[in-house]
Amino acid sequence: SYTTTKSSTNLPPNWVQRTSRSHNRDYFFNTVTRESQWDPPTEADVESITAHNSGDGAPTQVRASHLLVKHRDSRRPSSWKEANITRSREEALALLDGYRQQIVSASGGDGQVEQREFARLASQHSDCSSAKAGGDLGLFGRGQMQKPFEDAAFGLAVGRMSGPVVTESGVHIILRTA
Ligand SMILES: O=C(O)CN(Cc1ccccc1)C(=O)c1nc(-c2ccccc2)[nH]c1C(=O)O
Repeated sequence: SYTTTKSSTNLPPNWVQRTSRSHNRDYFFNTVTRESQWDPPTEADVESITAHNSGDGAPTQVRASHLLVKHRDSRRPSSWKEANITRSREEALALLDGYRQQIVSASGGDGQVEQREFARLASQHSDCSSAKAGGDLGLFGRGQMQKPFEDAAFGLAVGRMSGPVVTESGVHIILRTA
């Protein structure tokens, strides 16, 4: 659990500083991408969010891969993997956290995510038809995906992975690749 604390460091948009009760130390959390990290986000992190931008700092299109875990309350609780998905949302979140941990431990400590491991896990475990492409969704602009998904993908720096993002399709982790 956490409590949001005011922080003296001026943080980039959507970032807040929180205290982790379990570790009894502060961490940084992005309320849009659901990223959490011990170190404050650097300007470099923010800069690469605006890569491919149209000059005003907002990218017009991003490329991303995702791993979707559906659950019984998903709008369509069925996938190439399972005709009738009955797991709960909590079970889906726990599964997704396990995949996320595997990807983080396969990546170096520099925050750049190991894309091969992401694609390997997405191709095995994602309930989205994009599993066949290692989770790759290609380039997309705003207005094409469900809003929470879009906001997270556009809020990620290139090479960074979201925390669990909830949409009507289920729960996702998203890796921005371009
Ligand atoms: O929500 C529904 O009623 C059914 N959908 C929507 C859908 C189905 C096929 C392709 C794209 C979107 C999904 O459940 C779904 N959403 C996604 C999705 C969601 C966010 C970003 C990218 C894909 N994939 C799937 C899928 O089965 O393969």
